[in-house]
Amino acid sequence: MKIAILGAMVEEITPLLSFFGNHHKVSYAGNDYYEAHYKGIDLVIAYSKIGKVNAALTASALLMHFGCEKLIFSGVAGAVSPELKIGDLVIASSLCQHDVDITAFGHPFGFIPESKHFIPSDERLNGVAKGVAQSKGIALKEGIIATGDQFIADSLKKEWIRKTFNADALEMEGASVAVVCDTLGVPFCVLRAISDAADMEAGFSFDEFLVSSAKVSAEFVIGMLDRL
Ligand SMILES: CCCCCCN(CO)Cc1c[nH]c2c(N)ncnc12
Repeated sequence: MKIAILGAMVEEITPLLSFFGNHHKVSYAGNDYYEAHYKGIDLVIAYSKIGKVNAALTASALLMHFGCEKLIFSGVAGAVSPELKIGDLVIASSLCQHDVDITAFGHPFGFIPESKHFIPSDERLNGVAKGVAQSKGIALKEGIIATGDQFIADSLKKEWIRKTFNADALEMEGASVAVVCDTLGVPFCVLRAISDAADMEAGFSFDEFLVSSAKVSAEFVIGMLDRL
């Protein structure tokens, strides 16, 4: 089994690279891909750089060039649901693009013709995650994650995203990875730990909690590998 673990920022994969100490770096198409092995699983770990375009390129390379058969995204996100606090884990039930707008033609926000409005994650992978959460006694919220090429630091924008997409969390890569994996028929899941509340304090909060929240997500992903 060959599994991809993808982050957007180096901080999101650093905890993984130190856990899987013995890795081999392959540079390809503008990214560095770290190959490792864990309990009979071949792993390819990478970070895409921020945003949907970068994430689409790296996710495509992981599947089409490296032949990964599953993809797990690990990283941090802004909270939209008021239940979610810093460090809380959220796994996507489905993902959408909150910055897609062709409403001029009667389409709903986030909808592109011949595509899915909300892309569903793999139920089996999400089930594995729920099993890990249960056995570790960790709260894991399953909900809609909204993706867009903007760092949201404004309660009004955040509220619009919550109202428009019924989103529980937001970030800048998940839905893009979802489109690539769904299109290529590769099971995926998107796991994020909260780093901020996507409000006017979001920038400061993100800077303060990126490393610790990225570690929460990465450690949880490692726990998932033990149950795959
Ligand atoms: C140089 C700073 C780059 C921030 C990248 C943030 N990531 C994008 O995936 C996750 C994220 C955490 N909080 C967010 C927020 N409030 N809005 C958008 N994205 C996020």
